[in-house]
Amino acid sequence: MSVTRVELAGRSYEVRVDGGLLADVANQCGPLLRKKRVPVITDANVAKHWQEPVAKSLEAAGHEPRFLVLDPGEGSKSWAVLERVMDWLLAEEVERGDHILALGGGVIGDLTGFAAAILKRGCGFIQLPTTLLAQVDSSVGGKTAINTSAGKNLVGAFHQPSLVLADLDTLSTLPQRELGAGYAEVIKYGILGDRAFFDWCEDNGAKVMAGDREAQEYAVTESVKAKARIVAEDERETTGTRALLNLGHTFGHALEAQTGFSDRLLHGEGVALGMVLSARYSARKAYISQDDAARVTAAISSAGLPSEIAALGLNCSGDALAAHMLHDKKMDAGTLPFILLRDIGEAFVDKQVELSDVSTFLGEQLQAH
Ligand SMILES: NC(=O)c1ccc[n+]([C@@H]2O[C@H](COP(=O)([O-])OP(=O)(O)OC[C@H]3O[C@@H](n4cnc5c(N)ncnc54)[C@H](O)[C@@H]3O)[C@@H](O)[C@H]2O)c1
Ligand SMILES: O=C(O)C(=O)C[C@@H](O)[C@H](O)[C@H](O)COP(=O)(O)O
Ligand SMILES: [Zn+2]
Repeated sequence: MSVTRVELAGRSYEVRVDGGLLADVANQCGPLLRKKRVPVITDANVAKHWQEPVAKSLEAAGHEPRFLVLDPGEGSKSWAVLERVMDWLLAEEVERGDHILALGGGVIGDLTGFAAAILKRGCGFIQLPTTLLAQVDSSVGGKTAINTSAGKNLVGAFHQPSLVLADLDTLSTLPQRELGAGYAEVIKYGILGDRAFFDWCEDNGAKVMAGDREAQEYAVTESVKAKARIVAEDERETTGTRALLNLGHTFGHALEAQTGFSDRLLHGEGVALGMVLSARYSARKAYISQDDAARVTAAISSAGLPSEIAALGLNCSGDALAAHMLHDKKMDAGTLPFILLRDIGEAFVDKQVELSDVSTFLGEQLQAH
């Protein structure tokens, strides 16, 4: 088992990565589960495979697990589903000192985390991430949110979990396309801040995608370490360090909005395309070479991820995509900082980017190839 601590004054917590953690969940959570009743929020796909081991472990320890099973997909990060979750938690008489278990991918984690942040002004929660994306990224760091008609993650809170249990066994039931979406956030850590890890991804990405346990464990552990380091340094994205984790997301969130937050483009796929666009835009500004931009593109497309927005068939203009970006949470007094590359393994926040130039660039990319 690897154990990484997210060091935050008074609110530090562990991220444990191993097999068999869900079947041992009661023991892993220990005194964090202080009552007989344990609320668990999950989705129907996850429940099919992973409700039983969680229920068995909790029941064996004398608990009474209560499951709320939601519809799978990004659509559940909504006001309507949040209302349903809040009403259910209140009916279950969850108290401030209790912990809600979030069993699922980033959608369940973001939604449950936000519900925990606002229930009775804040109760505890534990992340049980079951997708590669959730294990390497969304379960760690305390960003919680829902989407609104204006855009992605626009209503939310910073609210840290008390514990994260990343059970590698869950990756065995994950559809290949979802594994790819998670891999985008893995390679992100290499591109934004760790050239050696990017090189490792180039050599081992195929193994991660093929289900090789050792490669997956390494990818998850290294990603968690990288994220824990950044979050400990800049929990609330105020100094610029945490903003680097947003590499590819300004473009990616605009693409997700344009495709209606649907299965047409998964979050990780949007991030993959966004990282290609960030690399190409960095090359356009002569921060990196065209060869380096091509290398980033190749590393992403060789994992089976989309790398050309022209292939999405969006039928929209660069201006339309750029318009979504005005809602980006990094927006500061009319300026939108972009996460660009100085090198592979060295991202930085560029506050000098003209949105009109990005719009022209996107127009070209929509036509290219
Ligand atoms: N809070 C953060 O820091 C952060 C970071 C990255 C992404 N996110 C958010 O995470 C969300 C994406 O998360 P995701 O990619 O995990 O998507 P997801 O939660 O929708 O899960 C992907 C799909 O896989 C299914 N699934 C989950 N685990 C499974 C398993 N073990 N076996 C079989 N099927 C399984 C789900 O039902 C769903 O259909 C986005 O909303 C994104 O904005 C948040
Ligand atoms: O943890 C972070 O910080 C990130 O930016 C991680 C991202 O992968 C994640 O998608 C996050 O939810 C995006 O944050 P947002 O502030 O742009 O909504
Ligand atoms: Zn992301």
